[in-house]
Amino acid sequence: MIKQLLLEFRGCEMETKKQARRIVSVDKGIELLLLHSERQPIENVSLAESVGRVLANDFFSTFPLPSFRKAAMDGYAVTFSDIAHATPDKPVVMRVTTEVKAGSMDLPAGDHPAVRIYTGAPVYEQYDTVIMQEAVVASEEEGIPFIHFPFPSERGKHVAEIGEDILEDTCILVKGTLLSAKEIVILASFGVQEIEVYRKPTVAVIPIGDELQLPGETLRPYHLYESNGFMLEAKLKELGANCIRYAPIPDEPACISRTIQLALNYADFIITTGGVSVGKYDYVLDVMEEMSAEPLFTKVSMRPGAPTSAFKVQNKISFHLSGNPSACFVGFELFVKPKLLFQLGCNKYQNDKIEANLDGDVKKPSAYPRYVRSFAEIRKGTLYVTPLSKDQSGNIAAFANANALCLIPSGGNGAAKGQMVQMLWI
Ligand SMILES: Nc1nc2c(c(=O)[nH]1)N[C@H]1C(S)=C(S)[C@@H](COP(=O)(O)OP(=O)(O)OC[C@H]3O[C@@H](n4cnc5c(N)ncnc54)[C@H](O)[C@@H]3O)O[C@H]1N2
Ligand code: MOO
Repeated sequence: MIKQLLLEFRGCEMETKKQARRIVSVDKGIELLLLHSERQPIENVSLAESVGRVLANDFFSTFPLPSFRKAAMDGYAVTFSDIAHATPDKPVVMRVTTEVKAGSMDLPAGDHPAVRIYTGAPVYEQYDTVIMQEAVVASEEEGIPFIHFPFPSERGKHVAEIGEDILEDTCILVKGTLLSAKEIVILASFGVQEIEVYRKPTVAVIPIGDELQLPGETLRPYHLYESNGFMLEAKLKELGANCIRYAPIPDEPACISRTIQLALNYADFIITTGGVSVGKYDYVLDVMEEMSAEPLFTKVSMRPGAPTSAFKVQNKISFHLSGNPSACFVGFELFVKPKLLFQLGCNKYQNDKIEANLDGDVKKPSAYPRYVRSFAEIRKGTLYVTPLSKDQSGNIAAFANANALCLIPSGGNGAAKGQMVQMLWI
């Protein structure tokens, strides 16, 4: 009997401790995380492998582009002064016996007042203008080709000058740029083979819960398939990190502690999901305390995901996201993502909050600001955001059509259709 009471008391004590949590606003939480984050080391990767990576140094053009004067159209290269007086009644007629194509190295010997030229071909020094082939008339006299220029055109027309696109030694891509096809085409144009980028961090994802099973297993009664770990792995990979996702581990402090320690040995930071609330079997905060981890925050004034926590442990950050899928998602989006993007070296790592017109009522009052999975679209120039029904924290359905989180302010009775709210794309 006494033993039983003692056990119950111990349980209460644990819950009381967990309830005395370090609460922060979303902004304060992000600020604390960034304060404890560093950029990744730098490594070299081949240009072909650089997509999705973040540039670690400013990129300066190593030569001008174009690097030679070149034709922008298929036609004829001429000297403008030769055709300046041309009219349809008195066209300038020239003998054209030579052609220059892209990759041609030089002009054959001889007198060439005009040459046949093709797009991308060098416009040699003696010429300054290209006339499109559609604007001339070709004729032949005794087997010799002549071209009639009936219009004067403009000096320099259809000639791309050296450096007209990019001058030499110009900063074109700044450090911290996320490399996609449009940046890679620039680097490739300068013959770049390898580029310095920030190394991908490795993140460990540890789902916690006795009730969780892996795909492929037959679902036991009252169990469910582990889904948060897969979602987190997908998010991490989308953003450019490596991920080691663990199979779900049970609600046992020793196992949680062992797994976190194992992951801390190699991961740049870790994420657990589940077991972080105030219930008897939510051991994560106790384990972190036992590991002498420094809490950055252990509660956030938001819904879902109020129990979202973060620690500094062994000089690394550990995130502890709620088990409820939407709470886990919101915790990732609001906290893990900015920290990860900062660590990855991105210039832009904060989530953009934008104003949108709420296109549906959110009746639920909340003590904390609420991030509701929503669908946003522009209609007739106005951005509307529609909260998706069934947005309970544990529900999955709202993920199907969500492309935004809309932010319903705390207090009152939620928010009404037509009200302006903040939202972020997801
Ligand atoms: N007395 C109180 N109870 C709860 C509070 C509170 O303030 N006082 N907060 C509630 C809130 S809010 C949330 S959110 C949850 C968070 O609990 P945990 O983060 O400890 O998560 P669990 O209890 O482990 O799981 C919650 C729910 O999610 C399912 N789950 C867990 N992990 C996964 C996973 N990897 N994949 C899919 N689903 C998962 C789990 O089975 C539970 O159904 O606490 C409230 N309670
Ligand atoms: O914060 Mo909980 O995540 O509302 O369900």
